[in-house]
Amino acid sequence: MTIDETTHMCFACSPINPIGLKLVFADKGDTCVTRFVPGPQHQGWTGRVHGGIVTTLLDEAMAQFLYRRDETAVTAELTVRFRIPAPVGSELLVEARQTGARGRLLTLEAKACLKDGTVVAVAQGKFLRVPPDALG
Ligand SMILES: CCCCC/C=C\C/C=C\C/C=C\C/C=C\CCCC(=O)SCCNC(=O)CCNC(=O)[C@H](O)C(C)(C)COP(=O)(O)OP(=O)(O)OC[C@H]1O[C@@H](n2cnc3c(N)ncnc32)[C@H](O)[C@@H]1OP(=O)(O)O
Repeated sequence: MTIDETTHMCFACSPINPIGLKLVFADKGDTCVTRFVPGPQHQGWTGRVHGGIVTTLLDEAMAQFLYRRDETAVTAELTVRFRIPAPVGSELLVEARQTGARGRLLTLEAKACLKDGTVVAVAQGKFLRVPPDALG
C-alpha cells in the first residue's frame, strides 16, 4: 500500500496536518523508532503530557512498523501502562516491535522512554490485517 505523502492527513505522521505531531519514523534493527518532544499544547495535568498523546505515539509506532513492512492492518486492541508521568519538554524515544502473528492477527509491543532510558509507558497492540482498499 502506498500513501500519497503530499495529501495524507494522519494526526500522528502527516507532515502537512497543521495540528499533527509530524512524527518521522525509521527502522532500527527489528524495531521501528521515532522521537518526539511534547510541548505545553500536549499536556493534561500541568506539566504532564496527556495520556492520549502518549498512547498515540505508541499506537502510531506499531502501525508504522507494519506499514513499513507492507502490512495493511488496523489497531483492533490497545493496552497501555503508564509507568511515570511524561514531563512536558522532555524528548521521548519511542520504539515498536512485532511479537507475533496468527492468521489476520498481528501482535506488537511499544515503549516510550526518556533520554536516560527511564521507561514512561509501554503498550501491547493487536492489529488485524484488512484489505488495502479498506484503508482508502
Ligand atoms: C499498518 C496500518 C496502516 C498504517 C499506515 C501508517 C502510515 C502511512 C502514512 C499515512 C497513513 C495515514 C494514517 C495512519 C493511520 C493510522 C495509524 C494508527 C493505527 C490506527 O489508529 S487504526 C484506527 C483505529 N482502529 C480502527 O478503526 C479499527 C476499527 N475496527 C475495525 O475496522 C474492525 O473491527 C476490524 C477490522 C478490527 C475487525 O473487523 P472484521 O469484520 O474485519 O473482523 P472480525 O471482527 O470478524 O474479526 C476477525 C477475527 O479476528 C478476531 N479479532 C478481532 N478483534 C480482535 C482482538 N482485538 N483480539 C483478538 N482477536 C480479535 C475475531 O475474533 C475474529 O476471529 P475468528 O475469525 O477466529 O472468528
